[in-house]
Amino acid sequence: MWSPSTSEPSTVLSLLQPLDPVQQRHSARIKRERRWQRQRLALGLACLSLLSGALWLDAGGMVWPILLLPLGSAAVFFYASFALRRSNSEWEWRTSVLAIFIPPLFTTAWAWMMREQLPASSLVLPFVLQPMLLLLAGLPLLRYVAATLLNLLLITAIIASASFTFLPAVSAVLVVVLATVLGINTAQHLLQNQQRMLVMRQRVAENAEKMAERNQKMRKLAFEDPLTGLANRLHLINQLRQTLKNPLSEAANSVVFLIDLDFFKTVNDQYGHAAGDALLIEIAQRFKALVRRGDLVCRLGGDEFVILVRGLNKPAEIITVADKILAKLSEPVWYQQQQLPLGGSIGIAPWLPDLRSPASWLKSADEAMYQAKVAGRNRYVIADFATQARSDT
Ligand SMILES: Nc1nc2c(ncn2[C@@H]2O[C@H](COP(=O)(O)OP(=O)(O)OP(=O)(O)O)[C@@H](O)[C@H]2O)c(=O)[nH]1
Repeated sequence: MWSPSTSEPSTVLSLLQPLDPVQQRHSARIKRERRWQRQRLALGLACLSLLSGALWLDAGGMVWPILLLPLGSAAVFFYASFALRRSNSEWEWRTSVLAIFIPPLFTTAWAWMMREQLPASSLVLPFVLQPMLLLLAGLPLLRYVAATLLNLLLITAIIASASFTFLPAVSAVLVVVLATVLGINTAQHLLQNQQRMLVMRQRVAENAEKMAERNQKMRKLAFEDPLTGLANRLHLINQLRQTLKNPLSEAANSVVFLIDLDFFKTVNDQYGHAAGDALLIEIAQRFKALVRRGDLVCRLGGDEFVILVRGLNKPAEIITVADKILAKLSEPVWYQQQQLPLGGSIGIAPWLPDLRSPASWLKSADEAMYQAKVAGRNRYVIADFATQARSDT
């Protein structure tokens, strides 16, 4: 009959927000990591281009020495940047060892092939740029220094024994083997990362679904009476507040009917609490069947109900609704083959221009209901306009 509107008090809404600081921190960290990875990739590619360009100028037309160094460096860079992302210490150790030993091998092969026309600038390039790539890929500083020193030693050795022909052949074979291993490893990593991403996306979707369900449940708890399923006091106050804010024409034809069951305590005392509950549920069903779309049936608590009816322009219409409510209360209620006593007193409070708050509106309905009790119960009393205005001050 009712649904939680967008007009809940902000305090309640803030309770219902899916706030999960751990999740927020996690996604911020992932974003930061991705940004950093993109930057490293861009810098790495820039260094590679620089290296390739410089080698092209230096190599004097020889194609495969030109390709060997940048391609090898690229393989190391990509491999190291993927593998070092893993926190697994075994992986980090393996990656670091490969990252330290492979660049010197590339450099060695390259330096030997270029030994005839090796200018000083060519030595500086692999010496500086290649380890720099590793640093960008995430290699710790100490290992970067180790890689650099190894490079330096090997280049010096190559220059010193430029006539030693066995070294480039061994280097070339090793480079091919290692590049293959690296390629396979990188592909494995890419695949694993992709699978991890898929699993993570699935988990995020599941969490979002659970969160929506939890929100829905919390909304129900916050705005629904658990016994009857009717709107509760909080929701009614919300609606009354909205009504008071509405344009004059909409607010002016809204009327509060406050119904308090007569001698309900005796139902509990004579037939038991379960019988009392059954009667409350039955009354809730009857009231729900009575109202139109846009009206609101609510259980204030205990044996008190409120029906907020819209579109009642004339006193005669108010009386018609009150009679209908009394008629519903006069229908017999059966519980385990026993008829339960039932009746109710109704206080009616139509909207007034002086009304300032939901509380004062309910108060005048409550006063009128009390008058109906005093006058003999099972009847209605319409709040006296003067009293109603006074109660609002
Ligand atoms: N079964 C049941 N009883 C409830 C529930 N909530 C409140 N009550 C009982 O409802 C009764 C309300 O009694 P009152 O409204 O004070 O008194 P009454 O007997 O209706 O008398 P009048 O209102 O003066 O006609 C109390 O005995 C409460 O214990 C509920 O959820 N289930």
